[in-house]
Amino acid sequence: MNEHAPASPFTTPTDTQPILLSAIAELVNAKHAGDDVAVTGVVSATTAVTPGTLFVGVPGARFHGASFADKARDAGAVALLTGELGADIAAEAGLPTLVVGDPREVIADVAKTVYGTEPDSPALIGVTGTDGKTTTTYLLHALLDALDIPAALSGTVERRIGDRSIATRLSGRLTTPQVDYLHQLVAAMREQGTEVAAIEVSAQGIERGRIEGLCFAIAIFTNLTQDHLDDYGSMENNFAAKRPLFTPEHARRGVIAVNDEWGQRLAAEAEIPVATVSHDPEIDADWQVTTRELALDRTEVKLRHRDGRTLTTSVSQPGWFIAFDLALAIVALHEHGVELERLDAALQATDGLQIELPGRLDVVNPSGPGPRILVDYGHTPASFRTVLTTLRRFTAGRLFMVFGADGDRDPSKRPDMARSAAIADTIIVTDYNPRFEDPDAIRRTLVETLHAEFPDREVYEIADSATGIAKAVSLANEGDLIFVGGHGHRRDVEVRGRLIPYSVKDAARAALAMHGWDPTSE
Ligand SMILES: CC(=O)N[C@H]1[C@@H](OP(=O)(O)OP(=O)(O)OC[C@H]2O[C@@H](n3ccc(=O)[nH]c3=O)[C@H](O)[C@@H]2O)O[C@H](CO)[C@@H](O)[C@@H]1O[C@H](C)C(=O)N[C@@H](C)C(=O)N[C@H](CCC(=O)O)C(=O)O
Ligand SMILES: Nc1ncnc2c1ncn2[C@@H]1O[C@H](COP(=O)(O)OP(=O)(O)OP(=O)(O)O)[C@@H](O)[C@H]1O
Repeated sequence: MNEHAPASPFTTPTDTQPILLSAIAELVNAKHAGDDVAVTGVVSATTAVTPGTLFVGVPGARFHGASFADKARDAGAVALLTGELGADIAAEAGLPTLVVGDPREVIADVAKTVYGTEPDSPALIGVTGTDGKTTTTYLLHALLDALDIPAALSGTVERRIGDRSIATRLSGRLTTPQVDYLHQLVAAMREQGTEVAAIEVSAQGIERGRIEGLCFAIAIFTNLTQDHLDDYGSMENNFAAKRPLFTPEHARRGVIAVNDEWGQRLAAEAEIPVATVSHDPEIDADWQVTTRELALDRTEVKLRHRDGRTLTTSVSQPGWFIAFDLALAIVALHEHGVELERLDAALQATDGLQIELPGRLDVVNPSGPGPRILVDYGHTPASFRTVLTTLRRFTAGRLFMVFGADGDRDPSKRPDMARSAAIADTIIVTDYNPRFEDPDAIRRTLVETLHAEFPDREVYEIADSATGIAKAVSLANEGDLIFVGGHGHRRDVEVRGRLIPYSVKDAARAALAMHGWDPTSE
């Protein structure tokens, strides 16, 4: 599977000052062999190479990056930075080379120097947490738009600067990109006039050095629930991976949701000033948030500061949690210096925040006819629970859940995913992204949990997701809701190392059409 993509010009700054290899050698204490060329960029993936870049060859789990030095050279790289082994591997490429002990350790410093990334240019708002990173970055971006502040965004779905965008699946695939790419992106944002950028910061990204050299103006924490236990071993380790974002090295101020014990701990342990936000009146916080789920396209949110100031608005999406994420976004911009009155005026001008979240509680057929189908990228037990509980309130009819579980990812969360799915009346278990696992075995865990613990639920096992959706549509009536958990915005599924095109929204539209409900959306 090729995870890399052609360099995208708008994410590459054009105004970087050329810097000599000898200056970089001095900066990182490297051995220098070959010509003293000038470089204008630094990247660790061949597909991001543009003419004039310094290619960094790092050893990875699958490849040694240095083995692609010739490819990088052909794409315009003018020099190589690597370790001793990398230099041997890349000898034939004939590039001027800097050799250091561990190239991963110096890459952030080099990127920062070459791209000239500085705090507040643009101001970065980083969002971390198990659920809600993507949602909160989109809410921030929409708020910035409403305020007429030039904005950018980077996360699981896309990298966006102004009105130009590249899908994340075409730009390294990572929610939080490699550190060289992130510095490059931030420099491109600066060059294109971005004032504030909303950046998803995954715990894996923090742990693997992808935010090194960057200091966020504001760091937001949404929540911590079970996910990636295969990676971390324990919630404690997952928490520990997120905590460094809330230190002076990486952020100046924090905005922390204290709804769960992890947020409360983080607020107590953070080494930067923080504003706390709570959805639970029993929990002490700087900002109390109350939400009212009015309709599938309107949720109200009221913020009250402990000093008595308030702001009331709404968002054009279902779910208290999205309204709560909006509260986090509002508090973050306020902490960044935007007056509450200005935020209030902008939100009033648009009658609340009007937003479309790609693949997040995305209604396929908002005006019908037929059962409404909603797709959502959430794939944790907690996100299933929150979303289904909300959807239950919006149907007098039956609630259907179509879902599967990831292969090669945290098998321990599967029984809990099934338990959350059991909030629905009818559950259809399908395949999701089996990767290298046996999909039958994944489904079996889900179905067995449902049969054992929820014997009165109607449960179907249908391997193919599109067929599972069609089954739900065949059983559903006008007034029922069908929730498809997992795929969201994704355009493919991963099976045995291959990416197979699949759009869950297209599958839902086809299923509706097949059963005589003509979808009217998009
Ligand atoms: C554990 C981890 O983070 N691994 C990432 C890491 O892999 P790696 O260091 O082993 O690299 P490798 O694939 O062996 O390649 C070695 C080097 O050769 C380079 N290369 C490779 C092939 C080529 O054709 N050209 C080329 O230049 C690569 O860019 C790399 O520099 O660098 C790769 C290139 O950037 C990533 O694709 C890979 O992400 C893996 C696949 C991944 O899934 N990571 C997950 C754990 C992750 O980080 N997820 C979080 C999100 C979680 C969430 O929000 O739920 C994220 O931020 O995305
Ligand atoms: N504050 C919140 N609390 C609980 N659930 C939330 C919250 N915000 C969003 N969600 C729900 O969690 C799921 C995932 O949301 P989102 O994609 O924004 O999270 P994420 O952190 O970006 O996840 P990922 O890293 O997997 O992309 C969705 O179902 C979303 O509606």
